Amino acid sequence: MANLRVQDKRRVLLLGTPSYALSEYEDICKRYFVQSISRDGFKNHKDVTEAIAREVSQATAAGEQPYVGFIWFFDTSRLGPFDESMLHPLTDSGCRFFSGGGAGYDDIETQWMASQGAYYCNTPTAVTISTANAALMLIFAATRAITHGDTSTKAGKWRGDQAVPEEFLPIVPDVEGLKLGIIGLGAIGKALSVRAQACGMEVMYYARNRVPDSESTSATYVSMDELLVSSDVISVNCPLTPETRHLLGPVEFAKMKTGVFIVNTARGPIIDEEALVAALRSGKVLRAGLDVFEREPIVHPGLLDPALSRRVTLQPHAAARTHQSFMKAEGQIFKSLKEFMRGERPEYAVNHPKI
Ligand SMILES: O=CC(=O)O
Repeated sequence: MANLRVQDKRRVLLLGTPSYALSEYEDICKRYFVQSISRDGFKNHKDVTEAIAREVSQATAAGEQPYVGFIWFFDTSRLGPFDESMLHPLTDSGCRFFSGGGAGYDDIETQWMASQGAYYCNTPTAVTISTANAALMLIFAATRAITHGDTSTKAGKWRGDQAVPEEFLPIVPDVEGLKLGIIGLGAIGKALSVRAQACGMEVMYYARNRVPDSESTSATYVSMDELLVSSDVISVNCPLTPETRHLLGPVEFAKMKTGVFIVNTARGPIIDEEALVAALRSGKVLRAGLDVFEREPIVHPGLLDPALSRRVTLQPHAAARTHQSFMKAEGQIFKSLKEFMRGERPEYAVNHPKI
């Protein structure tokens, strides 16, 4: 590596610093001038937007070279959307590389970035195992009424009073032999399919594009209608796109078996939350395990209503928050940055900038 003077090094702006891929980070810091904005106390989009505007205007006033890359690592759903209103000071001054941790990029304006000549790189395989494991965990949580038992035990009520049906701990189904319908058989859906089959579940899937049988992990391809009608458990594992927004709404819930279990580790808006709450109230859906919500971090009040809350297990969009996923994601971000700096199209670029 040539021994560049600090002022000649290309500049990269980070939101926070990495915690896991530290040797890769050290290498990045040797190659480029790396500036980090502390994200301590940042709550939302406005905090990030203001910090970027401040940083870019200070750098410009000091006559420094513009930042060519911006990396934010994690918390896309909390701090995003990562959009034009937040990022334009960077693209206006020459930034052409963006990357954040995570597989989904529905709340990132990748097309706008491309129109500015900038790449967006996700971390496509970093969260596969953690998210599939979280989906499996929520399948167990929903089928085995984990929240119900946990609530009763902590309240000193043990299994509850048999005379109060909504409080009495139900006898639950074992997953062995249950039919699992997976919506979306990408990497996460496939990893879930393998795990669920190991637990004795019969797995079917629906996906917009049928997966070749050699790659379908022995999951049976069915139509969406057949999946809705036949599944005992439905797990959402597809990306959020205009086509998948409210993919499960009142019409779809009506087609499901009475007593179905619903799990979502993909994106909240794929399920019409109002319709899910109504289906829980009517008993159509017996229990649900949700890691994602329609208006994060706001949770639909119906899910918190004591009449329903024992029947739902809720997680704060935490499926990918494992040491291993963070390590892999940081490594993939730095790999993309280096490819971009070499003038290559990064392997994990999801858009096609005009260059
Ligand atoms: O939500 C997490 C991801 O998109 O990877």
